[in-house]
Amino acid sequence: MGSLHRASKTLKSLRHQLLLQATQQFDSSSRLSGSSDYRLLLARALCSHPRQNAKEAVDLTQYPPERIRNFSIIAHVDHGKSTLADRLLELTGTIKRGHGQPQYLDKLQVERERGITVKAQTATMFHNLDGSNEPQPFLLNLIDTPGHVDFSYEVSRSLAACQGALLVVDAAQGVQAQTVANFYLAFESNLTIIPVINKIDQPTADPDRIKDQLKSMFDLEPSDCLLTSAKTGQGLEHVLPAVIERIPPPPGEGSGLLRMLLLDSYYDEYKGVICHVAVVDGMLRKGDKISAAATGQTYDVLDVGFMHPELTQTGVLLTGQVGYVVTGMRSTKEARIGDTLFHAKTIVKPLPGFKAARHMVFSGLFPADGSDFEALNHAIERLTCNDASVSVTKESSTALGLGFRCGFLGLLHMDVFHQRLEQEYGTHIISTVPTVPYIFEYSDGSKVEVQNPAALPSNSKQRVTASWEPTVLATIIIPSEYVGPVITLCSERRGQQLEYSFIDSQRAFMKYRLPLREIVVDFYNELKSITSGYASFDYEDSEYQQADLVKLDILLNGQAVDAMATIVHSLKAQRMGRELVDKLKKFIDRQMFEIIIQAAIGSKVVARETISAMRKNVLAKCYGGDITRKRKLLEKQKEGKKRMKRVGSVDIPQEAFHQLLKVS
Ligand SMILES: Nc1nc2c(ncn2[C@@H]2O[C@H](COP(=O)(O)OP(=O)(O)OP(=O)(O)O)[C@@H](O)[C@H]2O)c(=O)[nH]1
Repeated sequence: MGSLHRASKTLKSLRHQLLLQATQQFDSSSRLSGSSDYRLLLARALCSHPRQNAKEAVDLTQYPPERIRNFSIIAHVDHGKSTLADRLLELTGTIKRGHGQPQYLDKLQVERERGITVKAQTATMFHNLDGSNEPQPFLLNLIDTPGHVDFSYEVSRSLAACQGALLVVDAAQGVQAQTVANFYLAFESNLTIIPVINKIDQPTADPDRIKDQLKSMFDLEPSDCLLTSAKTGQGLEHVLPAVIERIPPPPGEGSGLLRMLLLDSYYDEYKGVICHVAVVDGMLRKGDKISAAATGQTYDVLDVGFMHPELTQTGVLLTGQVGYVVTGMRSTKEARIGDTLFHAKTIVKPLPGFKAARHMVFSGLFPADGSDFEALNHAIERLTCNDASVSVTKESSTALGLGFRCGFLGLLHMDVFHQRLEQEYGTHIISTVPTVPYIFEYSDGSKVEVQNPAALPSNSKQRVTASWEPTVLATIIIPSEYVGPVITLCSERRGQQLEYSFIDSQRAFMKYRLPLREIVVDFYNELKSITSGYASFDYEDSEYQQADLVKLDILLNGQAVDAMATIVHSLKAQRMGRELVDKLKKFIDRQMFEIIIQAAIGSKVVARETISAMRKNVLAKCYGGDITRKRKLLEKQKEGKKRMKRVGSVDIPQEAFHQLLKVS
């Protein structure tokens, strides 16, 4: 008895010492000045988390649904979701990182460079309520989601695995357009919403005003709002208790037949296809045989586990748990997002799944050097394994050779895809002007969706009987003094005002129907510039509307360049033709003959420029005998030629194609 008592005393003093050390370590590694409760919790996490006590396997069978909470963090872009997620992971000892480190859950290089979240990430943590003497902590699955409108598909997918959401709102900026969009996504999914007013450390923070906004716009009670600073740590100690107390445990039948929702998938060099799943009913074990409802394929479960936050094997996943499964799937194309996975040879009702992602913009991707087609093919195949929301079909262009027509969720998505192709696979690409999917009706009554302007015959006016363009429902929130310029911008972009009200005395809320074509290029930048950066903007896809659309061709010395064709509203054709021709004149070098650049609708030329001829001899200044110098210059010229695309006899530099992307 005595020795037991001594051992327990030694343990206690060791624990106390660790706690002290951890507090000191934490104080010196960070300059957080948050509340002492938060610091104590953090220090405790540093020395008492299961991960510190050797990396013993976690027994998930100890976590029935009532000890599980699945929640998401949703917010307008930059309101602090990823920072808050990181702080919660630190607080629970799931990760050990100091202040100022790159955000843990933003893993992609583009995410870190651009400071945005592109992919939703899941992390599991363990936490017990303070003062609770329960033997097991709660298992909390946190899903960090992207804030940008292009990735709202990721948000709705993540919400399907959750019963609650932290709605994070910046204490100075207040409710913004994506706050509204994300609130409704969560509300329509019947989630418990916990409002979190973040960044209260800012000098301009005004939490009371934000509480009023949340009450008037979403009927969220001021007393339910948590006040936090993910930067200083203030108020963070209240977040997880609120998650545990307010969010209900996942429903589902523990003893029922297995049903899992396939949330996401990606390709891993070593493990192959890794599927993220939420177990809705039943239990999954390593070695089980499972089938996929959509494809009817059956697989062996080779590995099962959860994200803690790295993949951690558990051999089992139970009802309500979120984790990963490795099967023999060879390609992520077999893993249909939203599909139901179940035990082979059982009969279950498939889960509702998700609405398919809609591609908002299409563009052609071509290798900058035609001989790199195979390399680009390989890179696109690999990248789409990890980003199934891009659609890809092969395309051939007279100007650019063999390439691909890709569909994206928006312009940022397209940009990120390009950047990842270059950064992760070292490819150099030429991308054609983005277009939206139009619908054309021909005189024989047939209707086709046109994703590539080149596919529309140039004399289409004779054959096309009607055309439709996609529209969006846009939400715009701005300080009241900018209402006038924003209304002007929206009407220039052929917008139709649907709603106009005030959130409070300082901010106006507007809803517009806008043609998608009018917002894909440069709308957001212009909106930001006329509102000194204060506007926030979000949109959701809406129906098609009839529009008078024409194909605008670009001709070089009389020859149409298929990769430069665009479809535009007839009212804008002339202006756009002029802009394109001017841009090209700037970026095409003078060559040994005259170049005539024209923009034309059918046979009618709407803009024209000429680049006069010039004889260019790179060796002209190189008289004399230095052969190595001559060779160097010729090599350099050859390199330059590689970066050119020849259309007929005209060489077009890559830059000219890039510049055309910026014409609206
Ligand atoms: N002052 C202050 N800054 C904060 C706080 N929380 C986050 N930030 C900063 O706000 C910026 C945006 O934070 P993120 O966590 O990346 O925001 P996000 O909502 O995840 O952004 P997206 O992933 O792009 O949607 C970063 O510079 C953070 O350091 C806070 O509580 N106070």
